[in-house]
Amino acid sequence: MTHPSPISDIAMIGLGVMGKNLALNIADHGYHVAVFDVDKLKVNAVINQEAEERATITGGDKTAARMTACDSLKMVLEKLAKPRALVLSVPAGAPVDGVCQSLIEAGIEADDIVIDTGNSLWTDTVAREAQYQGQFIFFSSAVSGGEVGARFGPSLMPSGDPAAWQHVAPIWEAIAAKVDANTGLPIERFEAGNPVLEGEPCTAYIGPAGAGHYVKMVHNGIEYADMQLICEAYQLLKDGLGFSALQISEVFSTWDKGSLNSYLMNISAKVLQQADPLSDKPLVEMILDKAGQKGTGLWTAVSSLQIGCPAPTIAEAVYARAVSTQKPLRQALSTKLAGPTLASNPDPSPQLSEQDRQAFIDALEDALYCAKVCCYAQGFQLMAMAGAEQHWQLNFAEIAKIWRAGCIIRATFLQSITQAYVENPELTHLLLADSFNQSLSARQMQWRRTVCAAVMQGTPAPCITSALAYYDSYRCETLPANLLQGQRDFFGAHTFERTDKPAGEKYHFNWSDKKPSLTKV
Ligand SMILES: NC(=O)C1=CN([C@@H]2O[C@H](COP(=O)(O)OP(=O)(O)OC[C@H]3O[C@@H](n4cnc5c(N)ncnc54)[C@H](OP(=O)(O)O)[C@@H]3O)[C@@H](O)[C@H]2O)C=CC1
Ligand SMILES: O=C(CO)[C@H](O)[C@H](O)COP(=O)(O)O
Repeated sequence: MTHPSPISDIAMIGLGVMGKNLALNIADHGYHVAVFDVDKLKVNAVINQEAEERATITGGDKTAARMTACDSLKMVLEKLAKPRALVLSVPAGAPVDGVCQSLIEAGIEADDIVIDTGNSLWTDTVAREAQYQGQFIFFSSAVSGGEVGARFGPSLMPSGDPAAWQHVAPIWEAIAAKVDANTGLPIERFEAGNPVLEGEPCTAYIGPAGAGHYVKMVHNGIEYADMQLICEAYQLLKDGLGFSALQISEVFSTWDKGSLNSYLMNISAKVLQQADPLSDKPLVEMILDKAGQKGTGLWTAVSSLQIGCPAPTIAEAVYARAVSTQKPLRQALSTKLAGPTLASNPDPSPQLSEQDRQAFIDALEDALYCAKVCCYAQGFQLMAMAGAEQHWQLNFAEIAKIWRAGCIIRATFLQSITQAYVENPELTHLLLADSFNQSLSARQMQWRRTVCAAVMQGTPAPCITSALAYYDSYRCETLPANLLQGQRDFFGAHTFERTDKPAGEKYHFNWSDKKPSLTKV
């Protein structure tokens, strides 16, 4: 005799990398999950995995399973407690609207909640909340953490209707990554059926519709820059010191124990350690140097340009991926464009003493730290400017807190950012926090040494270099924009303000007239 499946607490629609693992994570916390995917094999796979894991935990109790397989969205709706909560984990863009439309056709009700966890464009989320009003509540919760994070504790960035958040919050707080409240360090346990229950959850209500996806977008922009910075360090060590992948892995592992400790540094060391199963070489050397992207870094760079918030390190990281994809052009130009090593110094590495090599590594460590602080400063300033424009009232201490564990950019360093915003919630720029401006001031000469070395050895380091230009731009009380304003006024009568007159008072100079004159406009 078969038992009728129980009423589910929540549904997961889309059982790919993220959806499957989020569903298993939710079930581990005692909730019953109805699962659906257009691909029935994925439904069966997650149902079987959950049943097996639950049976192992309960000593073979086959009735303990906490998932119900659904073969249609109508069945999903029938299996859910009301008001229904449905999580979408489908590719961003048209599939989100496709599922929403199908849910309307299947009979979703006005007080049901649809939670989009994909990397949707934040303006789409704002539009969707309005579009589906009256048919269901469109809520969003961006997720970071990849496959393992989704399974054992991601960072979750919910936004939208506050009443919907009240409904979703207990589940979200349960499944989110946890940090030790005193140290800010992640509490991690990667065991099915034995989730982390203690500690502060890495989730917090971010704000109205779109705010969570904007914050996640910036998270990914920072992620792009952080990854590119590590890649630049890899190339500098490889080309500058002639280090092998294993030697670089050791350097990264050492750095991971210090102020550069982060998930991305940790996994980079592991990637570099891996041998290729098909050859004797390190796997990293067999991976084609063409980077993919799905758009969130690009959106961050575009938003920074639209808002007028300088985020050059993030933009350079997007460009670096673009240059990487132009492999045929790089192949052609690699034999045509001269570099410093071709002229006078064919292989600088053997000439360096052990002491010089260590000095190079130490300078690079400081350079990476400084550039990393700058890319976070860019991301936080961008969120501040967008938040002000959209009236979101973002809480930056909370945002830094929920990035301390679970997400891809998790790093010890985020505790210092949290502290900076806890001490001064009105902080307008991260570099105004003394802890950061002092540590950058102390290390900036090392940063310059690295940039000089990169330039002189002809190794591209666009993020490390652009971050230094960013730092130096903010160090300048006076920039050459006075000349730029003169140029604009010369060719287009675009006017300028004067240093000795009140702000907002505009002047034009008749540069080309026979009798040049200054007029107040
Ligand atoms: N992978 C990651 O590390 C992260 C991803 N994200 C975001 O989360 C979302 C999901 O990502 P990910 O899990 O990697 O993607 P996947 O492609 O692995 O999974 C998406 C799943 O949704 C299914 N699907 C597509 N359309 C429908 C539909 N109409 N109804 C039901 N199921 C559907 C797909 O089936 P099929 O393959 O058969 O089309 C697939 O199984 C994306 O927006 C992504 O950007 C966010 C954070 C991290
Ligand atoms: O959101 C994420 C992590 O936070 C995803 O891993 C994201 O898809 C990575 O982006 P891209 O594919 O553009 O590198």
